[in-house]
Amino acid sequence: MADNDTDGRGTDRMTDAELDDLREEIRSIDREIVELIAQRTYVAESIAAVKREEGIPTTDEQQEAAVMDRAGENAERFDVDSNLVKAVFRLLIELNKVEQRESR
Ligand SMILES: C=C(O[C@@H]1C=C(C(=O)O)C=C[C@H]1O)C(=O)O
Repeated sequence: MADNDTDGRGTDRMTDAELDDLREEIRSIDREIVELIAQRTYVAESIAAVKREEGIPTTDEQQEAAVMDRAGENAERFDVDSNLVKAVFRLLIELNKVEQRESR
């Protein structure tokens, strides 16, 4: 990083340490996100197993709509862009459907 410590009070080093801490926080959150995605996938696999036993189709559009509605509501609750959060959930649903189809 460029040395922009012009006031001589060690601001640059302090900023580096703060960035390191914040990036460590992001690293930990990223790991938790992937762990939660894996957990979601495992639960969906259990749902897929029940569907297989019962001869129910993989895709449940009503359930998907409920998941998307909840994603939008939760995004608003936490003040993040609801369209972008919904796009993430669309991908999570697709991930499960691909896995469910593969295990048939
Ligand atoms: C997990 C399910 O199967 C599919 C995947 C869904 C999801 O990932 O949220 C939702 C509906 C289904 O199309 C389910 O029926 O709940």
